[in-house]
Parts: sequence; structure tokens; C-alpha cells
Amino acid sequence: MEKIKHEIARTDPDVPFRASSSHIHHTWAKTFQSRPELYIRPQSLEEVQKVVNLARRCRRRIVVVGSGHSPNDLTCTSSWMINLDDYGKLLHVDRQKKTFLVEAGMRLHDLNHTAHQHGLSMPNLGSIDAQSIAGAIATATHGSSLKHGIISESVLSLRVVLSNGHAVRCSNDQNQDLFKAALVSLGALGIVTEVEFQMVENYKVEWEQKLVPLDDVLTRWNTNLWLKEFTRVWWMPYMKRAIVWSAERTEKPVRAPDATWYGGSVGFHTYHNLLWLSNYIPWILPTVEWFVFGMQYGFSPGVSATAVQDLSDALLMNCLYSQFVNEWALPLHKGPEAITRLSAWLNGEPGGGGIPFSSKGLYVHCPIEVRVSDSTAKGTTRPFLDNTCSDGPTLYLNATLYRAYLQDPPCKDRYYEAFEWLMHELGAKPHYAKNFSYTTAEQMQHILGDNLKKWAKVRNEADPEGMFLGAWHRRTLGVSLAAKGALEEREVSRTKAADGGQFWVGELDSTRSEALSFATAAAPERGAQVNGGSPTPSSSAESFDMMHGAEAEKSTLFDRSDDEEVDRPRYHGRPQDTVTGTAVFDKM
Ligand SMILES: Cc1cc2nc3c(=O)[nH]c(=O)nc-3n(C[C@H](O)[C@H](O)[C@H](O)COP(=O)(O)OP(=O)(O)OC[C@H]3O[C@@H](n4cnc5c(N)ncnc54)[C@H](O)[C@@H]3O)c2cc1C
Ligand SMILES: O=C1O[C@H](CO)C(O)=C1O
Repeated sequence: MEKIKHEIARTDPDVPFRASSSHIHHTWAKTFQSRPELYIRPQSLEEVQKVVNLARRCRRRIVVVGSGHSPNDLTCTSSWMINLDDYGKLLHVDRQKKTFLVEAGMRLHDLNHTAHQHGLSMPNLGSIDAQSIAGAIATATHGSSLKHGIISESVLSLRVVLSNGHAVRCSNDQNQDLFKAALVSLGALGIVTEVEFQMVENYKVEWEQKLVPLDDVLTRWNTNLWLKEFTRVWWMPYMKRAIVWSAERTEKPVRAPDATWYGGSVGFHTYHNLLWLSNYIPWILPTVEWFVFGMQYGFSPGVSATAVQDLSDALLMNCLYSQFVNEWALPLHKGPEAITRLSAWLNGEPGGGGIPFSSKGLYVHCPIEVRVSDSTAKGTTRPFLDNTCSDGPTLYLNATLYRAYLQDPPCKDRYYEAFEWLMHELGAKPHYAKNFSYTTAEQMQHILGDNLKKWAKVRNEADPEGMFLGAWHRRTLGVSLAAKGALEEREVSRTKAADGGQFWVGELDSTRSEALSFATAAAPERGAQVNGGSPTPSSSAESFDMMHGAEAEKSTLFDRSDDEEVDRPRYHGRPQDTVTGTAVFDKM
């Protein structure tokens, strides 16, 4: 810590360094926790650059965290964690071109809310709008529509702070390779600080949800199932039924949806308790599926709900409890085969869908999400790590498993091993943010092919020391990354956290001899508060709540009133880069 304080003292005191050492990070689903040495919340580009320059001098890895909605260990670190929640303002609107330039910490909810004030909207969304814009694009987040690809397809340009501290703009016309690498970056390229996004005129959709036999989904698969602008399917594996939710543009007046069963407190808690019970008596799950989804969507086939809403409200869904999600993208035309085989396996039918694992005594949760996208529809720039099909529409299959009261369900390992086996067999690619774990780096290299090499080349040039690399990247993408840089973080241990998730500890070669506080920090005690709470630092972790620079005298770090705003330049229109690019990217 002394070295860090020493380095900070050498920096420009007019640029604050807002850091705390008492933060415990956990994913939204509480699947993973980690204790960053420093948790830093910058409020300006200069502050972001200061963090990067300090990390380089102090030999630290940096992880950027958005809203922590990725349920795997992608955002875990024992080194420095930076969060842009205080760097999320609207910078510029071009009403004619319908474009928004925003700071990258802006949440999708705020982006849509602000856009509505200008009569605009994001063109597409996934099931939630809690993500930061930079986090959503970093993992190839998607919705469900054959008229749209992944969320990144609407990104027109980005500004990225690289490991040398330079802020570089990239787009299809400027530093194109950097742009293609940054569009789905997995946080491993640098810190995305600004996003220019193509919006559309805000519009309403009329939606309906219909309970149908699974056979109906399979029969209509290649004809009219996906015709409406937005369609998603929630498959109930034991009932062999599905809910088909579909939405189309309308001029009709807003008509709010009726309340739903598990949207209310009785249904919500009943379902939660039934899921918890099924951890001990798994064979009740088919009955739970019948009962819960009957209460939610009706027991007999037919339309169970309709409404007219703004697009950005209509697409959201209630994701209920802590959960594991394992989602894969495969060619749309393989859908009927995938669903038929998985259905046969889950229901213990003869041949088991040709999946070479036993499903005896195994019961899983509902629904399995069935969604689509088409990144070829608009002909926009494809990120190197775009996991959707390059020659036609994509199907996503998402095997959700709830963690009732934060307890892992007993079926997880066998289910996910079999599911991932089938996904590999069908040529699928994983959703990077999710909980896939039976897939090796060699398989990933095969799956992603040359595009992974192209991405890795740009990444390795932009960050030769591995300032933005962690164990998830090495484990998942392996040797395609350069030889291990001094700042790359490796995993040291995972232990059971107080709330049932995993407490992740990492270490850097560059700091081994420093005997850092974070390397030995213990998992928080049961009951310790996380995320905004004040956990007691472990005895080995020196407390470090500091604000360097203009606000050094203030004792409360994140509790600032408006009149304490840092005096920094306000952007009007498109700002100029503080430092315009590095030679390597300007030449590309
Ligand atoms: C309830 C729920 C529903 C979901 N629904 C969907 C869905 O419908 N469709 C779908 O595709 N996914 C879905 N997801 C997954 C979610 O969209 C992704 O995990 C997304 O990446 C989360 O965004 P975030 O802001 O929380 O980012 P985080 O999870 O915090 O971070 C994700 C990645 O982005 C990087 N990152 C974040 N900010 C920056 C930055 N400024 N610069 C560089 N890198 C950055 C991080 O380092 C990390 O690698 C869902 C997740 C949950 C929990
Ligand atoms: O990751 C995801 O979680 C929800 C399901 O609960 C969803 O749609 C995802 O995608």
C-alpha cells in the first residue's frame, strides 16, 4: 500500500483518485464474490486515465465492472476494480441521425429513459435493462428478434482508454480493428469510456403470450414462428409445452399488462420455496413446472395475456431469483434437432437424444429460453468475437437453473455437462457472460477460429503486459493470448462464500513479492454485508479509503452532494481526445 500511496502522491492533485479498499464485489446472482484491493469510481476521463497510469506504475491488473450482471467469474479480481457508475452522462444527441453519445457507465434503463425524452429508444433489449451500456456490449448481449443482431450492432463508435493511458476513438472508419475488437471485448482490451449508439424513433408494441404444445413450436419453426418483430419462447421441458411471446409495432394506446402470479408476493415466495424444496426432493420438479407455469400462464393452451407498451418496457421480464444461466448460440435451422434431442434426454426417452450421459434421476428447472437474432440482417460491422452465425439467423438456447435461497441445485453439473456436450455437437458458441464450464480453451479456439486470433492480436498489441487480463480469459481463450504478461491475474483459490456462491482470490506475478493485502484476504464472514455495506476488512487487508487530489480532505468517498462536483471541462458536442491515439492504432 505504501508504494501505491507513494505513486499517487506523484500524480496531478487536481485529478481525484476515488478509491476504497473495503468493497466486496459480487455478481448480481451472488454466484461469485471477490475482494478487490481497490475499488475505484472515477467521474471524468482524466480520472480514468489516472487510474490506468497508476495501475501501470504500481504493477496492478484492472477489471472494469458494469452492473455485475454477468453470472460467471469474468468480473472477479483481487487487484483493482474500476466502476463507471459515476461516469454515465449523456454527452451529445443528434436528433436527425438519431444518435446518442454517452459516457460508458450509463445503465440501459437510463439510456432508454433519456432517449424517450428525445422521442427515441434503443432498438432492442434483452430480458433486463439494468446493465451498463459498456458491460452489455462487452459480452455480446442480445435480445430476441430476427430483425436485430446483438446489442453491439448499434454501436457507431467507441472511445477506449488503453493500457498506456491513451484515450483512443474507434469506429468503422477509424482504427477499425480496434473497433471490431472493442465491440465485444470481454473487458480485456481497455476501458471503454464513451459509446456512440444508434437509436430509433420510440415506438409501442402490442404483444401477446400464448401457451402452445411444444410440437406446435417445432412445426412452425421454419414457417411463421419468428415472423413478428420480437418473438421469444419459454420451453417447459416436462409439460412439453411452451409460451410463445411475440410483439409487433402498433399505434394503439398503451394498455398495461395484468398482474401475474409470480409477479405478486404470494406467487413469488411460493415458487421460491418450491424450488428450494426441490433441492431435496428433485422429482417434484415436473409437478412444480405444471403448477407454477399453470398459475402464471394458464393451464390450457391459448392466449394468456396481451398488452400495449413502449418497446423498452415490453421486452423486460421478471428474472426472479439468483440463477445460473448457460446459454449457447447455434444456427437457427438446428433448433428443432436441438430441442427434440434435449427433450428426449430430459424425459428419459429411449436413446436419450443420443446424449452420452445418464439423465436418470435428474430433474431441471423451467423454462429453457429459446431466442433468436440475426446479425446479418442489417449488414453492420461484426465484432471479432461476435458469437452469432455469420451466414444466417441464430438461435440461443438458455438453460436456466435457479439458486433458491442462494443454494446450488443438485442437477447442475450433470445437466450442464450434457447440455454443453449437445451444444458442441451442434456447432454452437457460448454466451461469454454465462456459466459454461465444460468447454476447454482448445474447444473455444476451434469454435472461434481466425476471429479469435484477430481479436487476440489487437488485444495483445493494446495491452502487452496483460493489465486487463484475468484467469477467466486465460482459462477460456488460452494460448491465443500472448505469453503471460506481468500484470495478468491468475486464480489462486475459490472457497465457498458465506452466501453459497464462490469467493474468488487472484494473484499477480508482478506483486508476489509485495505480500499484498489482497492475495491473502479471507472470504468475508457469514453475515458480512457486501456491495455498499461495510464489511470488516480482514486482518491482513490494510484499510485504504482515500481520495487523492482536489477532494483529499473529504472523508466520505461516494457520498457527495452536487455542489461538490469536480470542476472539469463539460463536453458540448463531440469532444476531442485528450491524447489522440497511439501510433499502433492510428496506423491500422
Ligand atoms: C437477470 C439477468 C438477465 C439477463 N438477460 C440477458 C439477456 O436477455 N440477453 C443477454 O444476452 N444477456 C443477458 N444477461 C447477461 C448480461 O446482459 C451480461 O452479463 C452483461 O455483460 C452485463 O452487463 P454489466 O453492465 O452488468 O457488465 P458486467 O457483468 O459488470 O461486466 C461484463 C463485462 O463487461 C466488461 N466491462 C464492463 N464495463 C466496461 C467498460 N467500461 N469497458 C470495458 N469493459 C467493460 C467487464 O470487464 C466484463 O468483462 C442477463 C443477466 C442477468 C443477471
Ligand atoms: O441471463 C439471463 O437471465 C435471464 C433468465 O432469467 C435471461 O433472459 C438471460 O439471458
